[in-house]
Formats: sequence, C-alpha cells, structure tokens
Amino acid sequence: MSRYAGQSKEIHDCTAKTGVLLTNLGTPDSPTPGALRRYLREFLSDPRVVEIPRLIWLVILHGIILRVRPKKSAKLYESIWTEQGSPLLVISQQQKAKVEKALTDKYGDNVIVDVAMRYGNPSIGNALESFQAQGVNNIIVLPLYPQYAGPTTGATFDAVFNKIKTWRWIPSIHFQSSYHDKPLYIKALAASINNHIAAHGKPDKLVFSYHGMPKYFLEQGDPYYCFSHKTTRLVVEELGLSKDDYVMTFQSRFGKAEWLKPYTDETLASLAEAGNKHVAIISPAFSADCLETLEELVHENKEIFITAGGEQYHYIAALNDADAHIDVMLDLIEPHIT
Ligand SMILES: C=CC1=C(C)c2cc3[nH]c(cc4nc(cc5[nH]c(cc1n2)c(C)c5CCC(=O)O)C(CCC(=O)O)=C4C)c(C)c3C=C
Ligand SMILES: [Fe+2]
Ligand SMILES: [Fe+2]
Repeated sequence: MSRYAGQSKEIHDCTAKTGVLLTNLGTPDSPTPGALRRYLREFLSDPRVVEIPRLIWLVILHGIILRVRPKKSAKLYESIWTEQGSPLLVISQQQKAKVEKALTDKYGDNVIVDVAMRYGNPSIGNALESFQAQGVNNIIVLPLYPQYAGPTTGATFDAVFNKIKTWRWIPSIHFQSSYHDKPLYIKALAASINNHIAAHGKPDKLVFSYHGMPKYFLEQGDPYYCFSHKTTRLVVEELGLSKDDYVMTFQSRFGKAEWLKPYTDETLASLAEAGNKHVAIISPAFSADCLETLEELVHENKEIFITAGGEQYHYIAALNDADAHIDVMLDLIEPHIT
C-alpha cells in the first residue's frame, strides 16, 4: 500500500475545480450523555483548546470532567435540540445550501461547496476526501469564526493540514484566517442591531458578548482578544454609538483558570444593579446560533439580569443564514476561485 493517497489519471488534466469548505466547531450527534462524552473527549483532548501540561490535563479530563460534564451538558443540549438536530449543525447546513446556490448559479459545477465540523460529524477529513474524489484542485477553507483564535480557527487548520499531508497531489489551498474587520461583516452586524432597535427600542446598554478563552492564551500571543475589540470598535463606529451606549464582555467560562474579562454574567448583574432596565445582547463571535447563545444568552443570562432588577432583556440572533451574512461569505470566497 502506498504511503500517500493518489487520484486516478483521468482527473489529472481536468479543468480547474474549486472546493469551498465551510467549517464550524462541532456539536454532539445527539443530546445524550454518551454522545456528549464522545464529543467532549475529542474536543477537550485537543492541545489547541486546553494548553495545560498534557499529563495533568488528561488526568483531570478523564478523572473528573468526562464523568461529570456530559450529563450536565446533555440536559442543556436537550433544551435547544430541534427536530432536525443540533441548531449549530442545522444552521451550518442552511448556510452551506445558500452559499452553494449562489456559487453554482454563477460558476456552474466548477465550484462545489461542503460543510464540516472540527470535532464530531460531518468531519473535515471526509469532506476533503470527497473533494479529492471529485477532482478538486483548488481548495478554499472558510472557518466561520470571524475572530481568529488558536482553539477555533487554528485547530481547524490543523485538521486540514493533517488530512492533506497524506495526499500525493496537494492542490492550491486558501485559508481564511480571520475576517473580524471586513466591511461587509461589520455592516451586517450593524444592520442587525439597527433592525433590532427599530423593533424593540434603544436599550439602556448594548452588550457585545464574545465567547471567552483563558487569559493565558492572550498572554501567549493569541490575537482573539484584540480582534474582538476591533470588531466592537468598528461596529460602534458604524452605528455612531457613544461610550455610554455599550459594553463589551466575554462569556462561556469553563474550568478554574482566569478567562478574558469582563465576564458577561457578572456584567449583566452589575448593569441591572446600577439601574439599567433594558439591555440588548449580541454575540459577534458566533456565526451561527448554538448552545452558547440559545441556552446561555437567551435563558441563563436573562435570568441573571432580571433577578438583579433588570426588566427588558433581548438577545439579537447570530447572523445565521441571513442574506447579508451569505454576502460576507461570498466576498471572502470569490477572490480565491480559479
Ligand atoms: C475549554 C475551553 C474552551 C475554549 C478555549 C473555547 C473557545 C471558543 N469556543 C467557541 C465557540 C463554540 N464553543 C462551543 C462549545 C463549547 N466550548 C467549550 C469550551 C471552550 N471553548 C465547551 C466545553 C463547549 C461544549 C458545550 C458545553 O459542554 O458547554 C460551541 C458549540 C456549541 C454547540 O451548539 O454545539 C461553539 C460554536 C469560540 C468562538 C471560541 C473562541 C475563543
Ligand atoms: Fe467554546
Ligand atoms: Fe456554555
């Protein structure tokens, strides 16, 4: 058996064919403790995600976390699960269908589009194998994380490299590392906030809540914190907001280490205690609604705000498969189609 995977000679002289791979983080196959254990084991074993010394982490992961967390997380996933499956996967498939339609309308079958998850299914490896079998010789990888972070975008590129390094013929490949400051993305967020304000009125505070990460990632040189601040600054400028109109926070803490601050839950409680009655919250780091928005932002944090004296709490949905969001993706993809 050969060391590298090759293709049949028939596709060696085929015309240029581009494969566009949209990716997101991953989600369990079902909202059950067993599926959660498999998913969390793969996700949390990745050194890109948890960087504490390997041996110590594996003891904590297998000895404590994988015994406790799957049951707790399964209940949360159950509360957001839909008939079609996990919202993150369902929305990712809707995004893929719209991007595929726009690109095939314009480029015919010279472009194919697929969606994959970094952890769990559908896998990045299978999507790349399918590209290879279809004679793709130009690959565009678009991880749907607007702000580059090692644990998300970096980990995605690892998976792509690991697959492609087994191929005999390596195609042209474009990785979209970040798009936190791209004008169409900023305008799409601003328009979504404006639509929300038109429907529900101007909040006392607009909260920009980003998925958090341990502070040591920032100290070791990860740009996510700074990219997130840049996104907020550009959206605020686009909306013409003043300093008192908004706050920026980080959510979804996990584990004992210090994470990026200020924390979303603590900030919401202080905002209510300080007399803010009405907040609207948006989470620009999520390109699709998922557990961290539909459970944590829609329910958990609302309860915190209302219990602390707040009255109106609104979550502004992720850009999901909105046309303006599909345009953001097309704008990132099209320059790299050959
Ligand atoms: C353990 C550390 C974690 C880091 C670092 C982290 C970074 C990070 N994550 C996202 C986006 C998503 N995270 C999601 C789920 C999720 N994240 C963590 C932990 C870390 N994330 C856990 C343990 C989980 C699983 C859910 C749970 O058990 O609580 C998801 C998927 C949600 C879904 O619907 O399936 C996304 C998307 C970003 C952008 C990010 C960057 C800093
Ligand atoms: Fe996460
Ligand atoms: Fe969470």
